[in-house]
Amino acid sequence: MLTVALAKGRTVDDLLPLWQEAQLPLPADLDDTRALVFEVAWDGYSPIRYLLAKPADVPTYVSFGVADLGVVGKDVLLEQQKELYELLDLAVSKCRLCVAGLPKDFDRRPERVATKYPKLADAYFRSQGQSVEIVPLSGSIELASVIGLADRIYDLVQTGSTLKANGLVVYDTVHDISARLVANRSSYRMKQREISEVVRRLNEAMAKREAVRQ
Ligand SMILES: Nc1ncnc2c1ncn2[C@@H]1O[C@H](COP(=O)(O)OP(=O)(O)OP(=O)(O)O)[C@@H](O)[C@H]1O
Ligand SMILES: O=P(O)(O)OC[C@H]1O[C@H](OP(=O)(O)OP(=O)(O)O)[C@H](O)[C@@H]1O
Repeated sequence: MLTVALAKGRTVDDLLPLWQEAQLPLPADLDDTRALVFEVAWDGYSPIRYLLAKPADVPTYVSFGVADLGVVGKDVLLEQQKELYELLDLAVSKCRLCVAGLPKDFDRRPERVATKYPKLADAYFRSQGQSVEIVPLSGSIELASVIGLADRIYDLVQTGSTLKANGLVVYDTVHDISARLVANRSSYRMKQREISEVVRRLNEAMAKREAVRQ
């Protein structure tokens, strides 16, 4: 059995079309039930068991080895720094980790930074030689800036429409983000046949997408 932990929500929604194009087996009802574990047969290979987990928990399932593979955003991987192999950049769920704030605060020395990524935010401001107080929040980070809880936010930006709707602007772009395929280190050796087939098929599907784009 090959166990794959998928980050629920946006990541799995963006991933499924690519997974289908790669002709990797999927259950019919993955996105329309409340179930969290799905098993499917895979012709010529071990069956696949999919786990739907909270994004921030995917690296934990994979690093403990209860999942052999995981699909999760690079933002989560950078923040957690778990001992995993990153096998592929899947080029879906693309966005950027940015520092943002109100236009009027741009020239002020930063004091308080609201974020879902306290370690990354701390590392960024240290690298700028700035000592700030990090305010950890779990979502709707833009609110902290609008309401004056923080004079900077460190958060994901894709279209920029959430920033715009709240009167905020990007001050700096720190990391490009996308969903990644990760593997448990010992699974990578023990389940090499299945894992290299998953990687091969995903690479082929991504190459086809790239060819269509050009
Ligand atoms: N606006 C966006 N555009 C593209 N990708 C995004 C965007 N926001 C987040 N992502 C990516 O998708 C992943 C999951 O985002 P999502 O918003 O579903 O998770 P979440 O809010 O952390 O979930 P939860 O609060 O349920 O744990 C993020 O880790 C990031 O890699
Ligand atoms: O630039 P945009 O296209 O507007 O996307 C950016 C928004 O998307 C994410 O939030 P999400 O919708 O996941 O909600 P959350 O803040 O509750 O995590 C992110 O945290 C931003 O708020």
